[in-house]
Amino acid sequence: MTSDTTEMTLARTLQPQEVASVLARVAEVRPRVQCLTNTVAQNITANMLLAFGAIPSMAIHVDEVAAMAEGAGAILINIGTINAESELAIPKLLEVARDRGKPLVFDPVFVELSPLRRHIAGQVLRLPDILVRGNATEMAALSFDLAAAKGVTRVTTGKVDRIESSAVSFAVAHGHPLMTRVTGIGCAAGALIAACCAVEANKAVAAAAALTAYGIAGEIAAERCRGPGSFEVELIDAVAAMDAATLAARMGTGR
Ligand SMILES: Nc1ncnc2c1ncn2[C@@H]1O[C@H](COP(=O)(O)OP(=O)(O)O)[C@@H](O)[C@H]1O
Ligand SMILES: Cc1ncsc1CCOP(=O)(O)O
Ligand SMILES: [Mg+2]
Repeated sequence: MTSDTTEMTLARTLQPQEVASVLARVAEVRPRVQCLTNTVAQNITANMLLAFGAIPSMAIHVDEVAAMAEGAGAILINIGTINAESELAIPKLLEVARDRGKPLVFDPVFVELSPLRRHIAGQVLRLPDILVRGNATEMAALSFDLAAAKGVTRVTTGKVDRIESSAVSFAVAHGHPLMTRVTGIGCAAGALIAACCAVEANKAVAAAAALTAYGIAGEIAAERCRGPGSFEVELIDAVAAMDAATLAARMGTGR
């Protein structure tokens, strides 16, 4: 038996009502997610948060990110288009996350490609109890840092999303290959996870709920679209329309 098979055997899948419960709390609380994200994904990230029932704030100025993060329900740091100013803003966000106990989601975009990104990822991973969401290449590049990080929740997205904390692991087998054909869809996933972390203390449960809803929305969008362009629009619509009945119907049958 390979280690991958072992992981799959042990990983749990959330029940539809568990996902619906997290989504209902997002709808009720309408958490604001302070997103320091990349210039490519800002728009889709903000729209996906709105569709999800959360509130985006996309502040990036080094002298105001801390103030913007203070009242937020969760913080997202995404290094996709890191520049000299956003590099300085990151420690300010880490400080707020630490001092106020705010959930922090880190997306190490393209960390495998540059020493600067590796360095920043190392700094972020020094903060305990963060959630890291990346694709398989990014998570593999960070495997040593992740192994050393305290209390980290690891979320590796792909055909099957794998969510691992020290206590629990989940697998989410929803989604559609078209989700890889539109830029920013992974980045927006991190924001939805952050919104769920604002209302669900168990970060692994929060991530599994967000990715289950997102993956099912992707399946619905793929049925309705004509290609990648209309897929993006349909995905936002399907996220906005997600409800308990859709979750129950789609999670019952699987893929
Ligand atoms: N082959 C696939 N089939 C179904 N869903 C996928 C596939 N690849 C990625 N996804 C979904 O697309 C979203 C973004 O994941 P991913 O493509 O890994 O991120 P990134 O865009 O950062 O590389 C996730 O919700 C994931 O479940
Ligand atoms: C193309 C690109 N280049 C720098 S950030 C970015 C967006 C990456 O978005 P995603 O990882 O969600 O596809
Ligand atoms: Mg990405």
